[in-house]
Amino acid sequence: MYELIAEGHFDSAHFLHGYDGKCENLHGHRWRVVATFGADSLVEDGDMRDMVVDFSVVKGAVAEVCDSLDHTLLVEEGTLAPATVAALEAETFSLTVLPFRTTAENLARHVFGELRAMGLPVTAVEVDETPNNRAVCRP
Ligand SMILES: Nc1nc2c(c(=O)[nH]1)N=C([C@H](O)[C@H](O)COP(=O)(O)OP(=O)(O)OP(=O)(O)O)CN2
Ligand SMILES: [Zn+2]
Repeated sequence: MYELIAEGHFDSAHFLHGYDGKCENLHGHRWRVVATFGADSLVEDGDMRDMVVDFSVVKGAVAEVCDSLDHTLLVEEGTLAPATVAALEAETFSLTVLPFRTTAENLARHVFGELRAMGLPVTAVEVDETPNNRAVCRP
């Protein structure tokens, strides 16, 4: 078994709707994303001979998913009043509305799904909310 590991990050804001504590308030994180890609064997010929996949491909894919979330307000769908969303957008703030609560667990699952949808052999995605708080999603 071979594994490649690619890392990225995004700096965004969020809040946990219905959370009993300070995380219900708007706050920010620098989320760190570490994605693992696996294969039982290496490519046999061509320009990717003896690779799982080119590092530049997995690095670029992780960066693409992180960039889609970077410097936006991550909002769980339905947790802000439509008038609030409209007001924020009128101020030209970028919102990313997601169909899930924006926990590290769900963000890890989201990134995993995006990488798999790109056809990459992703086996795990780790999302760190802080240097001490980490969630890992595996299929
Ligand atoms: N299992 C999970 N628990 C929590 C999540 C999560 O995604 N998964 N998220 C949060 C909040 O987003 C919060 O920002 C994290 O807060 P906290 O654990 O308090 O982290 P801090 O680094 O801010 O802690 P300090 O000790 O205050 O520095 C909560 N839980
Ligand atoms: Zn948080």
